[in-house]
Amino acid sequence: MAERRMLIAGNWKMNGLASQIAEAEAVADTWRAPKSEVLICPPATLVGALASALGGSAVAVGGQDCHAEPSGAHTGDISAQMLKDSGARFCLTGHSERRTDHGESDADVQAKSHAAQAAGLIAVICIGETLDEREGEKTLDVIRAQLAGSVPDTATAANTVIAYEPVWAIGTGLVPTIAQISEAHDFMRAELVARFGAQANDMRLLYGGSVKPANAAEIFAVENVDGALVGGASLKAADFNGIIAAAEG
Ligand SMILES: O=C(CO)COP(=O)(O)O
Repeated sequence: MAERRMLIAGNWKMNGLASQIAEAEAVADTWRAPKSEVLICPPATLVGALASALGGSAVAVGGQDCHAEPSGAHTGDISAQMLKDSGARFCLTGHSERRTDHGESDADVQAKSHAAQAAGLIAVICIGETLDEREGEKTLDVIRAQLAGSVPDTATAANTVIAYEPVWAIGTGLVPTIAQISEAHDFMRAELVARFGAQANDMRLLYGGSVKPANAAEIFAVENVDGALVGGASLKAADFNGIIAAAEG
């Protein structure tokens, strides 16, 4: 079986002023040499400061979004190269809040993911169905289409992570059953292996949506779950540490 290093990623979303850096430092102080990889994606305003504060620690820093172009006349946007230059190693792409708030299509997400890879970042490509799609039994169709449309041909196990985040589970306290998570992750693995071959067995598949210290261990026990993308519970070191502890076993 493939050996995939667990990745526990925090997405701070549009939260965090400079004072929030102390929470990330408290995470880094707790985990000096974890088995898992630990990542925090702060708002763009904190990427540089966080990368400096966490330099030499086991906690990596990532962006939450990037533009598809490396530079140019795009006021207010940030390129993958800029994130890399600020000390980021990862970049989220296609988060459902970007798809909803900014109308990002699968094609947009694919272009951004490619830009992240080209800049030397690991793209964490987010997909997931809405409640309507889940109730309409369209979940696997949505996953198939989003993987096909959002993941660039350049994806490898080294430059790409997939995050499955059912939209209805984000920030709601609702979590799919273990059977539902397992079905989605097994399906993603099969789709990726069909497209990319055996190397896709090494690609990490994260679950995201209301992950907490109390439910993390049973989610991490699912065979094709290789970590978590955590929103609310990543803002407090005590909560995020509890989730990392569940992965460390
Ligand atoms: O959207 C998420 C992470 O990207 C999940 O958010 P919550 O953990 O707050 O549900």
